Amino acid sequence: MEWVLASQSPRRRELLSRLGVPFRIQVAHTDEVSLATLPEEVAQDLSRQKALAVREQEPDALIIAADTIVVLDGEVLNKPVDREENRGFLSRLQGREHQVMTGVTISTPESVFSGVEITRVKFRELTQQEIDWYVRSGEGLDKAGGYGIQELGALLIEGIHGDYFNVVGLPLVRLLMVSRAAGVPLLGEHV
Ligand SMILES: Cc1cn([C@H]2C[C@H](O)[C@@H](COP(=O)(O)OP(=O)(O)OP(=O)(O)O)O2)c(=O)[nH]c1=O
Repeated sequence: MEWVLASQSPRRRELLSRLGVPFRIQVAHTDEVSLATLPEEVAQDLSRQKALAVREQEPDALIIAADTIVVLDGEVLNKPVDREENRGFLSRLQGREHQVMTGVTISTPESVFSGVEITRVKFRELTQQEIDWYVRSGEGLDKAGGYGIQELGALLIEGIHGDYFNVVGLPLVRLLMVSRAAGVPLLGEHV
């Protein structure tokens, strides 16, 4: 059984590869705009949109899509548009706890299933110099909330509660659960 990963994210590609699941990549454009109100619904909705966009091209494929958002006090922080916004995000995140939510969707020829995973991430208190150093690295610009836990961003974080892989962009256990619910278990096991 071959899967289609509807993502251009190198992190997602790498995490899925680690499971030994055979897949290819196909991406279709979406606006990444959701009308949902709750952040956890937004994350699921956006992952669903990504999956459905690829489903239009390949209705018979088994498709995996995901969307990661950072939520601070109920407000969604997307990818920063520039370094200034990245600096602003980090100033707000420092010394505090926020939530990282990744919605995952699996589309099969019969139906579409979604789920969401939430991880709490606590930033340590950062000096202005530390924030400037991180922003200068440019690492946070293509990432939700403006940081990446898996690279230099590791140095900004005090601790996490929940699934680490969720923060990186693909909650592996949640994905397994959704694949089972969809009747196409990721590990090929019989359910
Ligand atoms: C918080 C955080 C986010 N991220 C990344 C995961 C996602 O790739 C990105 C959020 O943007 P997404 O819109 O979820 O994904 P994407 O645009 O990178 O890829 P695609 O839509 O093609 O699947 O932020 C990290 O890599 N590390 C982190 O610590």
